[in-house]
Amino acid sequence: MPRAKPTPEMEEEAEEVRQEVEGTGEVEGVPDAGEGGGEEEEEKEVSFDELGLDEQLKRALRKKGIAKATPIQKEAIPLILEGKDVVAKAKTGSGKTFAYLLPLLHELLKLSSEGRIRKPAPNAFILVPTRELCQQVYNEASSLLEFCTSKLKVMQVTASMSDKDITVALSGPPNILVSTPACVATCISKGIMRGPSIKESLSMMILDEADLLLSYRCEDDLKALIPHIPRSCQSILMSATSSPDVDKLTKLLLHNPFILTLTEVGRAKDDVIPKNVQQFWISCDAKDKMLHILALLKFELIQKKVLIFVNSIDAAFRLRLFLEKFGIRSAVLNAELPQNSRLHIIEAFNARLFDYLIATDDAKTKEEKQTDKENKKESRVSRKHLQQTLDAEFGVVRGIDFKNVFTVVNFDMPPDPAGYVHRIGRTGRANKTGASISLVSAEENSTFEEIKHMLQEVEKKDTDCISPFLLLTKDAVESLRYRAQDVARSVTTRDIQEARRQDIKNEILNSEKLKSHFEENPRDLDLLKHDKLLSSKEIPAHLRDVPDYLIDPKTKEASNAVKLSRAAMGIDKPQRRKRQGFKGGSGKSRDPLRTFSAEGKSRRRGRKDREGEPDRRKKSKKTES
Ligand SMILES: Nc1ncnc2c1ncn2[C@@H]1O[C@H](COP(=O)(O)OP(=O)(O)OP(=O)(O)O)[C@@H](O)[C@H]1O
Repeated sequence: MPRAKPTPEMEEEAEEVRQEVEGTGEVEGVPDAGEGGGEEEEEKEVSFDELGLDEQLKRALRKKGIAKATPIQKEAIPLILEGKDVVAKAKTGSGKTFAYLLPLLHELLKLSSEGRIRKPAPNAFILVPTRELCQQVYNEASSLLEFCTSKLKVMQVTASMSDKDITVALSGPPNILVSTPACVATCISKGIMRGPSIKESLSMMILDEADLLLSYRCEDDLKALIPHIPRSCQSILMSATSSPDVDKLTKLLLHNPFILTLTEVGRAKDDVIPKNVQQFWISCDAKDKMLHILALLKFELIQKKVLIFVNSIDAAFRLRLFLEKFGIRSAVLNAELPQNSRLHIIEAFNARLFDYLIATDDAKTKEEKQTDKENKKESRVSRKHLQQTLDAEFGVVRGIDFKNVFTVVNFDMPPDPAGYVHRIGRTGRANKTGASISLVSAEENSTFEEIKHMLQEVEKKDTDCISPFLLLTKDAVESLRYRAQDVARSVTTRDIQEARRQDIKNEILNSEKLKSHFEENPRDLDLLKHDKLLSSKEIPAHLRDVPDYLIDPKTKEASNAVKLSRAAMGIDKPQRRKRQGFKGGSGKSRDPLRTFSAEGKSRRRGRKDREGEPDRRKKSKKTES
């Protein structure tokens, strides 16, 4: 695809995005990349022992196998321990959560040991834009506190909880509250938390994914909070991308903060996209995207696990149904699912119970729904339906710490460069290797050019940061064209709507049973199989398997190379059968989820028979030859 010359508007926008992503801030006491040694100077590794953290926290980190601080932790932790307000902007997956959790817990452990903890309300707020992040931050804080003798208590509270549950959760009250600005503002307006008590107890407030907080329309909620925040409260603001919103929040909540930006964190120049992530793109017609992703997955040309981003829930289910007809199972993460189903899908994916997760960014869905809502203002049913279907706190891209995602695929291009940064940030986390592949149609070329331009500007490179993906040959794509076109046509809008309904029904059913089950068996976390087949039809052999004669030598060679690199990285096969969290026995008798598979008896019998029979592929090859 010829590279379009950047227009003046693009130049201007790229400059804006560069400013956003790199930020421009004064930093006292932190040498910027320009001073002293050049950028090529190696980043000096710092262990947590050198950061003056409480011994119990260091022990917790050792147990997690974490010894060295990341650049953002090395710079931010001492500043926060000094009591400074800090705005930290560092790339995705760089350890921002621990960068604020560790000094926060250190301070509270110190206050607790000196008997100086004031109790009428939480001592710290950690405010995040989405429920998924609430759960993630809550888990990280709890895992650190497990190793601390002190009785510090952390709780999470989200809008999905009843007033009664929230009141119970806040009784005590917890030392640390993880929540969303909307939920905290509601607790105050309902009197569940009292302003004067907050003013007396709050010593630290953290805003994580700060730039997103305002785009979730949290500004009013944050403004409602400000009168109750004592001047003595230390405020920390974290984000991977910046935006005018972050500057607005900084002025709104912080007093004379330290600004740590990407390039000023340590000496080594920090990248917007981690260096260990290789970025590729494939130019293809919008109507051939299914064909291309089928070829990538069927010929195993990309490393599993794969996180596939699409821009709408319908597109997610269309892709899931399409892939399923070729025997490729996947799950869909979307805003319509109950919260604990979404969390279980993330946990199941992280536990490698399935390899392909199709995720929808909420932005477009939110806008679509918002437009629907505005258009159907008068109809109460639609508003109620919209409220039920779209969880306003849902976010799948930002900050979710997906484990071991090796490839992120932009099936649809993200709406803007910041969205691209956050999507790619789901791979290559904690310095692991990763890759991204973007399927770019002609209609998406301008967005793609903006993204490439932004990356070049920020990385200060004159070569493209995103390379053409050469492993997928035209022959390989054409070898699947007719099958793919037939199957794509067979996936009707009705199928998609039916699949969405069935998926929600299954998940709600599972969610209710799950909730009661896990309340009794908190440890017994059997992760839902979210990649259940949606269609009950048998997968015909000619779709499930690609006959050898169809695969050209170059594709075979490329596929073997990917398999070899997988073996070299020591990635074992996904544990499809291994149940997490079950102790002893077959686990079958104790597995409450086995009782309500959505596939019903006939399907189970069918699958059982299938499991018993010899491998059909061998049989089909024999008949073919
Ligand atoms: N010092 C460290 N050494 C190794 N791994 C770390 C370290 N600190 C954090 N991690 C791990 O790195 C992963 C990413 O951390 P985290 O989610 O805090 O990144 P982040 O910067 O918040 O990413 P995002 O911008 O997507 O929110 C987590 O799995 C975390 O456990």
